[in-house]
Amino acid sequence: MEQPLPLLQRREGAVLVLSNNNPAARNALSPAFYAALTEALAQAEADPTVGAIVLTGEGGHFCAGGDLRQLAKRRELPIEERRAKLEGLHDLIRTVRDCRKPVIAAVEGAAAGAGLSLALACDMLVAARNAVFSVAYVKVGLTPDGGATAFLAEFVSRQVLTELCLTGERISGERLHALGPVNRLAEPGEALKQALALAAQVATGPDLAMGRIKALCRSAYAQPLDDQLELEAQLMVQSQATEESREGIGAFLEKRPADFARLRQVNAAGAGTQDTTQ
Ligand SMILES: C/C=C/C(=O)SCCNC(=O)CCNC(=O)[C@H](O)C(C)(C)COP(=O)(O)OP(=O)(O)OC[C@H]1O[C@@H](n2cnc3c(N)ncnc32)[C@H](O)[C@@H]1OP(=O)(O)O
Repeated sequence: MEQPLPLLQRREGAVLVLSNNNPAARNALSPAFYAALTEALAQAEADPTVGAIVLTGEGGHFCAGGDLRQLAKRRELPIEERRAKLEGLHDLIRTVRDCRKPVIAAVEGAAAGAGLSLALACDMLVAARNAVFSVAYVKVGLTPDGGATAFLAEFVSRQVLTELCLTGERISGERLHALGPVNRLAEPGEALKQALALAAQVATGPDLAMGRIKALCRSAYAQPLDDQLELEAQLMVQSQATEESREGIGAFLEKRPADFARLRQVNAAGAGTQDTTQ
């Protein structure tokens, strides 16, 4: 019997929508999903017509984390093999975080365990008011992975981090929004629509500058001010010499909207889009 695709893909204008397709298990993760998402992000990075990516899940849930049926069998494996399988998830988390295009998570239903990590690895997060977020691992005798502790520590105190991890308590989209990382809180069933609207808003921006901006937003949480100032300086002087800034500044001075979409088309026609600044 033919296996269903682990990841569904469709375009909405300049926005690429990627949807985890394992709804019978609340979109629990699999190596096939890791491979498909990695491949889809690589293709999107190389395609100047993709302005933003929305990551979501089929069947009304984002992702229930690692597949517990598979994880139950892992105890039999040697530690090196268990480690190698985990690296598959961690490579995926790095790929999402390092993607040059903005990635927006659209969360309905559950985002638990590594599913929460995956949602928090994205650049922006749109959640339904009644979505269910949980660090989950403790409930099944495991410890957090996928960067869950690092991502949560970016916006909560050590005390709140510890409580969320030690209890595995389910918290709503509304509560997560109050804690900080939710860009848009949607009514139930509206998370994808709102994520698409946010994605469309950024998708027509300057492709190369946005990749550099993403790099800065990422490193802001990882390095001291002097190092961040140095990176800002390097990227700014590069940005000043681009067609994108010529168009952006020219448009401002001529009192017209900037046409970054045209530059994307030029790049798509083969003028080269590789940004070496990241
Ligand atoms: C390397 C990564 C490691 C980790 O991420 S470890 C942490 C793994 N994740 C979890 O521990 C979360 C487990 N799941 C849940 O807590 C709940 O589910 C949810 C909150 C996600 C959703 O709750 P509800 O809507 O009530 O659904 P339901 O009845 O519990 O599950 C529906 C079907 O989905 C399967 N399922 C859910 N999560 C997983 C999973 N993580 N791995 C494998 N299957 C899962 C169930 O078994 C069941 O299936 P059936 O209908 O056949 O009984």
